[in-house]
This record gives sequence, structure tokens and C-alpha cells, in this order.
Amino acid sequence: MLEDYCQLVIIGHSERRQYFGETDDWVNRKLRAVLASRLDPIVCVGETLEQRRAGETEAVLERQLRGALAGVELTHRITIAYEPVWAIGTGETATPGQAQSACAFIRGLLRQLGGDVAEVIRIQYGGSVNPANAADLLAQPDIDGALVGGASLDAAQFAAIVAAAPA
Ligand SMILES: O=C(CO)COP(=O)(O)O
Repeated sequence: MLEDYCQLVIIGHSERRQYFGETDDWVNRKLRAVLASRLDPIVCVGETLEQRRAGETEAVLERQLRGALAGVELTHRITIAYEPVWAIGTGETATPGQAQSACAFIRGLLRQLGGDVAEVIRIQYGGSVNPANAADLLAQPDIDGALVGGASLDAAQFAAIVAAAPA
């Protein structure tokens, strides 16, 4: 039924992980269910501020991705969203360099897991994306799009973000 009204479904968002105890195993099960339907999944991963400060960013991303994707054949239908928890709804954005570095790491892991399909899996950045920072973020080679929260509630801001995306 849902498939008649929407195309994409977000799974593993940090708020689900934090407030609903969603584990990597749950994300994996949801991913399988979504892929078996006509919906396409956006799988969110990202580290907390504490984890970043402890130098654990890549280890966290690897654990979340390997957990989410375990036993799943990678396909272009999957989108990965890199959403550092400390940047969601806080007004604090990852720098383009930080975001690119994390997204490149994710792409590398996808290559290990799935080979060439990694090049056509979209990797989005999410976390306080706004019209002022969108162009720099979206210009990064491994950032294929943005997962926009707050700024999408204002049509003019959202349109400005869309306009900032490379054609
Ligand atoms: O979590 C987000 C989208 O799912 C990001 O939200 P903000 O753009 O408000 O930081």
C-alpha cells in the first residue's frame, strides 16, 4: 500500500537508534524487508561527537554498515546517508572535508562489499544542510546528494539547496 504513495524509506536514523534502541541487526532486517518491497531504502549511519573525539568515526561507520548490509546483495536501489549525530538539527555542519572523508570511507567499504556497484550507490550527507553550505558539500566527489531535515520545511530554503546541487 505504501508503495503507492512514496518511493523512499529512511532506516537506521540516529533518532531511531537513540530513542527506539534500533540496532544494526534491526536495520539489516528492515533493509531486507524494504528491498523485498517496491520501496527503496536510505540507510543512515554516523558517529556521535564522543565517538568522533575518540577517533572512532571510521570504526563506527564500518560497524554500522557491515551490520546493516550483512548478507544483502548491494544494488543501486540502496542509498547510504552519512549523518554525523552531532550535526543533526544542531546547526553545526560537518566541514566539506570531514564529510568527504567519511563518505569516501563509506564508498571504499561498499567497494569491498560489492565491487563496482559501489560507484552507483548514492551517498548522501545529512546534518544541518542549508543554502549557505550546500554547494560546498555537494561539490565533494563522494557526496552524491543531501538528506535535508530542518531546511526542507521552508520551501525557499529547500529550493535554494536544490539549486546548489551540481547538474
Ligand atoms: O536528520 C536529518 C535528516 O534526516 C538532518 O536534519 P537537519 O537537516 O535538520 O540537521
